[in-house]
Amino acid sequence: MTDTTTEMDGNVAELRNTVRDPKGQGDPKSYRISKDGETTRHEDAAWADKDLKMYTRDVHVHYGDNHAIKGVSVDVRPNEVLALMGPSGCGKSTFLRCLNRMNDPVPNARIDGTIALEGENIYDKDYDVVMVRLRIGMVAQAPNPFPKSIYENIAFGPRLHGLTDGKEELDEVVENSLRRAGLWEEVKDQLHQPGTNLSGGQQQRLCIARAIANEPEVILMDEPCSSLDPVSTNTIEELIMELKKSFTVVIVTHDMQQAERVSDRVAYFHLGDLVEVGPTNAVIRDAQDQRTKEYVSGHIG
Ligand SMILES: Nc1ncnc2c1ncn2[C@@H]1O[C@H](COP(=O)(O)OP(=O)(O)OP(=O)(O)O)[C@@H](O)[C@H]1O
Repeated sequence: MTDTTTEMDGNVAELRNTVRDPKGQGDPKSYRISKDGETTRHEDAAWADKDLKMYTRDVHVHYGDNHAIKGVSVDVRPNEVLALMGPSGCGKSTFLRCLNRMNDPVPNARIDGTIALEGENIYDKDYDVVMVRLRIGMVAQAPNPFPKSIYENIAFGPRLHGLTDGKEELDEVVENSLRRAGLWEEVKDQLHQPGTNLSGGQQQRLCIARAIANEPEVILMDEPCSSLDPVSTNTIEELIMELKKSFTVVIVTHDMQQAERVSDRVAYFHLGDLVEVGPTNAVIRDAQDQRTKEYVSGHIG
C-alpha cells in the first residue's frame, strides 16, 4: 500500500520552523520544502513519532555540470537502519557523504537544499564541521585503520576531541568501543600491535569501534561489507543490528539480501532521483515504481 503524498506531512510542518537558513539569508520558512511528489512513499502505520534524527529536503548535488543528486527529500528516524540502494552511479555515496559534509572538500561539488540533524541545519555557516563529523560518524567501504596500534586507532578521536579525562577513562572507552564492535575478545592481548595486522573483517570492526568511540548519534556506512568474505559480512551485519539499539545507521548497499537482513527502510535511488522509500519489505517485495521493480527483479543493476 502506498501513499504518494508524503510519509511525514506532520513532521514537515513541525520542523520547517526549526531548520535554520543554511546560507544565512532570508526566512527559513521560505525554503522550498520538497519536490517529493514524484517519490513513491510507502505508508508505515507503525510510525508515529515526530522526532526525526535527520531531515533532508530538496537536496541537489552538482559535480561541475553533472547533476548527481536531483532534489532528494528523505527523513532518517532515530534508531533505524536506513539502506540507500540503487544501481551503480545513481548517487547513493554522494548522498551519504552529504549527510556529514564529506563532500565539502570535493573540488567542483555544489550542495544545495536542507540537511538537518535534530532540527539544526548542518550546512549552516555557524555549524562547526568538526562537530558534524563527531555527531555523524562514517565507516568507509574498504577498512581504513590508521597506521597506528589498535589502541591508538580507538583512542585518537576521544583524545583529539577531549572526550575523556585521563588515561583510565581513555582505557575504558577503548575497551567499551572494542566490546561494542565485537572485537575485544579477539584483540585484548594485542592492543599495542598495528591495526593493519588484523584480518579485513577485524579491521572493519576496528573502524566501527573507532567511529563508536566518539559517541556519534548517526553512523554512516558506505558498503561496509563489500570487501569482506561471507563470514565477516555476517559478523558485521549482526553488529549493525546491535548498533541500532544505540545509534541511527544509514548504510549504502548493493545487496538486496543484505538490505532485507539489516535495514528497517529502503530508499531507492535512480540516476540521482529518490524514486521510492518505505519499509524494506514494501520496497523490495511490493515495489510501486517501474524503476525499482526492474532493479529488484535484477533487470537493472
Ligand atoms: N568526487 C567526484 N567528482 C566528480 N564526480 C563524482 C564524484 N563522485 C561521484 N561523482 C559522480 O556522481 C555520480 C554519482 O556517483 P556516486 O558515487 O555517488 O554513485 P553510487 O550510486 O554511489 O555508485 P556506486 O554504487 O558505483 O558506488 C556519478 O555520475 C559519479 O561519476
